[in-house]
Formats: sequence, C-alpha cells, structure tokens
Amino acid sequence: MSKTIAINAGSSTVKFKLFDMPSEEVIAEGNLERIGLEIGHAKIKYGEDQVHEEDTPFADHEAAVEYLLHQLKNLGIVADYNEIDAVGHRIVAGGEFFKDSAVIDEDVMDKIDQLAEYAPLHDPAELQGIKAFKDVLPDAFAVAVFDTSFHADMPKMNALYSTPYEWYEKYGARKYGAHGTSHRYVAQRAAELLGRPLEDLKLITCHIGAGASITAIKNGKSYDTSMGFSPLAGVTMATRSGDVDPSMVNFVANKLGKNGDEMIDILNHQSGLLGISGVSSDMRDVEAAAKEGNERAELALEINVNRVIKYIGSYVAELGGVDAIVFTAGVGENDPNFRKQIADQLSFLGTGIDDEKNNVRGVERDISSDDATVKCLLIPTDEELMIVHDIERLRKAAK
Ligand SMILES: Nc1ncnc2c1ncn2[C@@H]1O[C@H](COP(=O)(O)OP(=O)(O)O)[C@@H](O)[C@H]1O
Ligand SMILES: CC(=O)OP(=O)(O)O
Ligand SMILES: [Mg+2]
Repeated sequence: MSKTIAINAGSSTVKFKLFDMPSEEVIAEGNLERIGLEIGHAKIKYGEDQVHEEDTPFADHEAAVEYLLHQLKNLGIVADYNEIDAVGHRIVAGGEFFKDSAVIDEDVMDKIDQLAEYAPLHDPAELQGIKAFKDVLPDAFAVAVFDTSFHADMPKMNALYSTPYEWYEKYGARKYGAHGTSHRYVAQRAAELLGRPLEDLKLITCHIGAGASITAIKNGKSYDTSMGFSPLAGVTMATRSGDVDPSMVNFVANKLGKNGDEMIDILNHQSGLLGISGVSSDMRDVEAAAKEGNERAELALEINVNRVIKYIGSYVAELGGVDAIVFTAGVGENDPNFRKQIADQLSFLGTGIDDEKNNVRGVERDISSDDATVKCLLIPTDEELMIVHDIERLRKAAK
C-alpha cells in the first residue's frame, strides 16, 4: 500500500488530496484558502469523517504549503512523510516546453522557473511547493501537471494573436490558456452525465474561481479559451482585469509614471472584483457588500457576469451551437445565484435553470429545467484526480 499526494496551488488557494494507491481512495483532502488576505481559512478532512477547520492567515503560498506539511503529521494523517511515495504538482504555465505532464528533475524545475512571466501569480509559488515537498520527500516520484497542456494543440487560428507573425516564431508569443486540467476533467464528466461520446459534443466549460476561464470544446479538444499568453486575459477575475485595451494601459502608465512590469502587476493584483468594488477579491465579500447596497460592489458583479456572457456568446458562434454549458471551480460550484444569472441571460439560446436543482453547492448534477434545449451542468472539478492519473501513467512509462 502506498500513498500519493496531489498539490493544486491556485492564485488564492492551496488544495490537496492524499490518495491511497492503487485504489485511488481519498484518505485526506483540504483547501487552504484566502491566501494573502487578512483572514485565511483552512479546512482539512481526514480519517473517519474528521474535520480540522480554523481561521488562520496565510501570508503567501509558501506559508500555506508549510502549514499543510505540518498538519499532515500533526493531525496524524501520516506518521512519517515517507508513507507518501509520489507527489503531483499542478503547474499553470508550461509554455512551449510542456505539451504533456513531466517527471520533475532539475531541468524541469529550471524551465518552470523560466516560465515565471507566463504565470506570475502561479508558477513561482508552485515551484516553491515543489521545493518544499522535495525537502521532506527527496526520493518520491514527483510529477508536474500543466494547465496549458490541454490547450497546446488548439487551432492556430485561435492560438495566434493578430500581431506580427515573428513574435510567435521568435518568442512563442501566443495564447496558452490555463485551467486545462480542470476543463479536461469536467468535459469528460459532462459526456458521462449526458450519456453521449465526448467527441460528438459541443461544450462550453466555465471554470470560475479566483482565476476564471471559459473554454470552447469541440471533438473532445480545446478549440478556444479565454485566457491568453498568461492567465491575465479573458473574463473579470478576483484580482485580475481580464481583457483590456493595451493602449489604455500605456496611457495610464504615462499618467502614473509606471513601467510595463508595474502596470502588469496592477492588472494582476489590484484589478478585477477587487479593483472595481474596492471591497475585496473574494466573491462572497463582494456579494455581501452588494446586498448592503454598495454600488461599486453591485457594478463589479454586473461586469463579472457580463464578461462571462460575452465569452459564452462568442464561443456559441465559433462552435456553431452548444450542447451544454458547464459550471465549475470556487464560484461556479458554490454560487447558485451566479449560475442562475448566466443561464437567464442566455435563455434565448435555450438554457433554463431548475431553481430547486440549482440550489446546491459542490454537487455534480444537471441543473437544467425540463424544457431546456441547451443543458446547464454543475460539475465540481477534480484537478487532483487528473494529477494522480498522470502520475500513474508516467510511472508505468518510466518502468
Ligand atoms: N459559497 C460561495 N459563493 C460564492 N463564491 C464562492 C463561494 N465559495 C467560494 N467562492 C469563491 O471561489 C473563489 C475561489 O475559487 P477557487 O477555484 O477555489 O480558487 P483558485 O482560483 O485559487 O483555485 C473565491 O473568490 C471565493 O470567493
Ligand atoms: C490559472 C489560474 O488562474 O488558476 P487559479 O484559478 O487556480 O488561480
Ligand atoms: Mg484553481
């Protein structure tokens, strides 16, 4: 009997699942959330229905990973770290280097380091996670699973920007997308739920968490996606702006006397829900403020929904129709009101929500009304399970 751990560092969270292998039974799982905010929150489920839960601040991802390592032993989830013989890390940007998951060695770590600019909120933090686990488990089989792999072969028509072609040739300046492991997982589950082959379906998967992306899936593959060269592009996010006109950024940079790196930092960290509302980056806080009549919070929510609608609309056009719209990740899974607003605004397409079925958090189900011709599906993502499958595949190949 051995154990495998999957580490999923997002922009505001570190999630993990510890699996008993080869049964793939989840022995422990947890979510350390609100990283970087004044009040963080940890929830770890383990043993026979035991739950460890506390409010505790996480200054950064390194602090969250240290907390996780401490709690694994403290809660008696493992007596010794050596019980874990394989570790999988979610890495957001794989750039042109990684079209598939990779066994981690010095070269892979070096390349992830080089890719920091492709995903500044993620790759550096995720590399810290790799190192922290290497320190305590130097001999474990370690694998990196990249968000970008699923999008690597999207049609060039969608991957390329309308910029000088040499930018792409010389510098790999193209759309890489992100959340690929999640989009891949929920697409497979959607096909199962609908009882149809994935290859026959036109799907639009909405991964809406602190980071958010919408993907158009055709023939089981990523056809287009809202994130771009980095996870800054696309829809409005917790602290990220999504799409903006670059010339406006230059205009404001001149006013503020800031350089390009400083402007990108503002677009990554001080924009989105936080930037518009001035209240918080956390959807729950913004919704609470809007309820109390905060107009900027209301506007932030309106803009948030509007950008998702625009992307879905454009992807319906690109795909020439759609069979199902899938909701996943922190907001997509836990916010019935958000899902309802999206489905209502798209009702001209044939979407409709059954309020009772929709009144749920984190449960896999069809939430469409009986008369809906385009399905709305709620599918909790499981990036950790995908990571474990990739570890096993690479372990077999390495033997
Ligand atoms: N019950 C809820 N209602 C609305 N939003 C929620 C709820 N629970 C979590 N969220 C939002 O989900 C986001 C985190 O999403 P998640 O996918 O877990 O994070 P990450 O993008 O870091 O991986 C936060 O912005 C949080 O506000
Ligand atoms: C790529 C990305 O934004 O990831 P997350 O939503 O986990 O922060
Ligand atoms: Mg995430």
